[in-house]
Amino acid sequence: MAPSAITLHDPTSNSLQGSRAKILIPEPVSADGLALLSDFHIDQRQDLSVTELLALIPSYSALIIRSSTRVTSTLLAAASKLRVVARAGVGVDNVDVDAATKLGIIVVNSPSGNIVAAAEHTIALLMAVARNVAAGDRSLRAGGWERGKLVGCEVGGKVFGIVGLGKVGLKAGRMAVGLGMKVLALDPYASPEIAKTNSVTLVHDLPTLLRAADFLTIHTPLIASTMDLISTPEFSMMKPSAKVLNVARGGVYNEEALLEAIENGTIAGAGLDVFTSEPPLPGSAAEKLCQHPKVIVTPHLGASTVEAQENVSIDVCAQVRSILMGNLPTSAVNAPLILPEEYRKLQPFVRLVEKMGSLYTQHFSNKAGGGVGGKRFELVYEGELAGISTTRPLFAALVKGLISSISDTGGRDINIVNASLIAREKGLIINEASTRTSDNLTYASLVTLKVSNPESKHDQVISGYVSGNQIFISRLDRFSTSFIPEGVLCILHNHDEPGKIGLVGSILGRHGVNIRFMSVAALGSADALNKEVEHEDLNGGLAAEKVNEALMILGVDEIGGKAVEKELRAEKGIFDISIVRL
Ligand SMILES: NC(=O)c1ccc[n+]([C@@H]2O[C@H](COP(=O)([O-])OP(=O)(O)OC[C@H]3O[C@@H](n4cnc5c(N)ncnc54)[C@H](O)[C@@H]3O)[C@@H](O)[C@H]2O)c1
Ligand SMILES: O=C(O)[C@H](O)COP(=O)(O)O
Repeated sequence: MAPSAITLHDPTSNSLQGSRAKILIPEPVSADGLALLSDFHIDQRQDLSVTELLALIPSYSALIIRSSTRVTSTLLAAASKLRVVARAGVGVDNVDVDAATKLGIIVVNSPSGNIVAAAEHTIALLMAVARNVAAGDRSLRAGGWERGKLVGCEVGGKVFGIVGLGKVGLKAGRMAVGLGMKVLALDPYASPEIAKTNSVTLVHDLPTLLRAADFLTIHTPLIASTMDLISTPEFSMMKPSAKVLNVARGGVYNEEALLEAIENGTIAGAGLDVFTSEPPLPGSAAEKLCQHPKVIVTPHLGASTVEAQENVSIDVCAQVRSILMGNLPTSAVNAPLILPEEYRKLQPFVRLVEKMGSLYTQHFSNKAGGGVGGKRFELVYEGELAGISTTRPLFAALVKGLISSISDTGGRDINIVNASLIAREKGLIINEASTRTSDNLTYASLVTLKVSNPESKHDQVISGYVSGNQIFISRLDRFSTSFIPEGVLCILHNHDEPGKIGLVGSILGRHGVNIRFMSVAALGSADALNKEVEHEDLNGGLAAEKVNEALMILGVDEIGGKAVEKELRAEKGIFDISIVRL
C-alpha cells in the first residue's frame, strides 16, 4: 500500500532520512524502485552467505529481498536497527513473519506487482507441456528432426483445473478462457460472483477437479493446508493424459509422488517453475524431475519479467522510503491493510494523536493522578474519522506518544506492529470509540483523549483536530484553546486577571527565553457558565480561593534548567506550570 509524499512522525517509526539509514539488498532488484531511495545509503551485495548476511545485518535499517534470502528469527534477532523487511514480490514464506512481528519489524510486500507475469508464465508452461516445446528444441539442437515423436495436443476445449482462484489463479483462468478452455476452480474462499463473471466454474471438492482436469494448476500460498496438497492418492484420481503445472510454490505437489506418478504413467507430465529447495538439491526428487523428459522446468521465473520487476521494485522501495521517513507502508504483511485513501486521511491524525499522547504524559505527569502506567485511556473519534476502517495506526501513535518522553528509545521502537503488545506490557488500557455524527463539530473530525482521574473531580482531557494538513489542540484539560502541538511549550495554569501576560513575558524575557507564540485558553463552555470556580491545587484538591482561571500556552525556543519554572511558580496567581517538549 504505497503512500503519498506527505511526511509525518507516526507510530511505524521515526524518520531516518537525515541519518542516511542503510538499506541492504542481497538479491537482484530492479533499478526503477531504487531511484526512490536516493536519500539513503544502499548496499547491493549479491551472493552473500548466511554467515556474511548475519555479520552485516546489524547496521542496516531496511532489507530488500526476493525469494532467495531466508530471513530467519536468528537473522532478525541480530538486526538491531532493522525497521523493515521488504519482499520485492508476493510470497513471504522465506521470512519469519512472526519473529519480525515480535521485534516490531514491519514486513512489506508487493501483492500485485507480478500477477500478470506469474499468470502468463503459467500459460507459457501450459503451452510448452501441451506442445512439447522444450523437447522439440532439445531434439533439434541435437541434430534431430523428430516430428512424429513430438505430437502434442490442443488446449482449446480442454479442462483447465485451478486450485486457488486468487490473484494469479483468476488471471491465469481468464487467459485460459481466452484460449478456449473450460475452466474449473476449487477455492473455498473465492467469490462465486467473480468466478461466474470470469466464466470460471467453481467446484466444491478436490476429487471432482482432479477427475475433470486435463491440465491442473495450483495457485495457493504454501501453507500447512496446501503442503503436499497433491500426492499419490490425488494423482491416482487424475486422467493418465493429464499434466500438472506449478508456478506457485514447491511443495504444493509432493515432489516424490509427482516423480513416481510421471514415471509410472499415472499422469502424463508437468511444467514446473518452483521447487521445495531452490535450486533443487543434488539427488532429490526435484532434481530428477528437472532431468525428466516429460517435465518442463524453469528456475523460478514466474515473476521474472522486466515489467513485473519494475512494478515490485517501485512498490516496495516506495514503502521502504515511506517507513524510513516515518510514514506508513501500504502493504504491511504483519499489520492490517490500510487503503491508500484511508492512509492519506489518517496521516495527520496519526501525528496529532502521537502529540496528544506525549502532551498528556508531560502535562499531566506532575498533577494528581498523573503518570501513565496502569491508566485507562479512551480515544474517541468523532465525525469523518469515525468512519475509517482501521484505527490501528492511531492506537499505535497514542502508545508511542504516551511513552516517548519516558522511554529510553523515545518510542522509536514502537510501531503499528508491536504497539498493542507494548501497551499491554506497560499496563496501558486503551479503549477506542467512534461517534460518526457529532453535533457542534467545527472541523470534519475531532479526536479526544480522555482519562478518568479518581483523584480529581475532572477527567483529564485533550482534544485535537486537523485543518488542512496542520494539527491543532482544541482542548486541554477544561480549557478551550487552539495551538499547534510542536516544539517546546510552557503551559501555565493561572488566575485570569489583568497583568498576568506581562508578568510571565517579563520573567521569560529576563531569562533570555524567546517566545514564539502565545495562546490564552479560556474555560470550556460548561465551566464558563460559572466563571467563579474553584481551582485545583497541585495535589488535585481544591484551593479555598475562588478565582477566574485561564491556561496560558507559550511556544518558546527552549527553557534550560529549572530557574524560570521556579520563578514562575513562586508568583502569586500561577497555580501550575508544565514544560512540554513535543
Ligand atoms: N513463481 C513465481 O514467480 C510466482 C509469482 C507470483 C506469485 N507466486 C505464488 O503464487 C501463489 C498465489 O499468489 P496470489 O498472488 O494469487 O495469491 P492470492 O492470495 O491472491 O491467492 C491465493 C488463493 O489461494 C486460495 N487458497 C488458499 N488455501 C487454499 C486451499 N487449501 N484450497 C484452495 N484454495 C486455497 C485463497 O483463497 C486465495 O484465493 C503464491 O504462493 C505466490 O507466492 C509465484
Ligand atoms: O512470490 C513471488 O513474488 C514470486 O515467487 C517471485 O519470486 P522472485 O521475486 O524471487 O522472483
